[in-house]
Amino acid sequence: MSYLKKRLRSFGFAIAGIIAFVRAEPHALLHFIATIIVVAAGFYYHITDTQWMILLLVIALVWITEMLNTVLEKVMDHVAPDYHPRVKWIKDVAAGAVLIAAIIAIIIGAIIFVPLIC
Ligand SMILES: Nc1ncnc2c1ncn2[C@@H]1O[C@H](COP(=O)(O)OP(=O)(O)OP(=O)(O)O)[C@@H](O)[C@H]1O
Repeated sequence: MSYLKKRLRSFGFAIAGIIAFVRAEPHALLHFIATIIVVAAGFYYHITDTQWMILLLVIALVWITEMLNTVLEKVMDHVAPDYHPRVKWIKDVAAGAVLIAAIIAIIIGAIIFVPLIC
């Protein structure tokens, strides 16, 4: 298989992974809806290029942390389905990463949009 074909195949797997995540995880649908609303608000209020860059970065941050957290949960449930304090630590820290991303996203969203709305 040529290099280009291999890369295209990997790209297809990655897209399938995103679709699988959105389909299987109820909170992914919430992220999806929130992303649509925030992007629509960005167009509506004509935010600046810099604001777009920060907004897109923070959207990516939330999606990436949420996806990695979900992957980690699935891995742990697969390899260690029974209760274990170490599993608790791993899952709690991963959930903490999502929380940090969500708090930062809310703060940045407020900094960008509150002055435009008020
Ligand atoms: N096998 C386990 N051993 C120890 N603690 C666990 C275990 N599974 C879950 N927990 C605890 O329960 C919390 C929630 O875990 P869970 O896997 O249900 O995540 P969740 O955030 O509720 O995921 P989702 O909503 O995506 O199902 C973890 O943060 C951890 O504190």
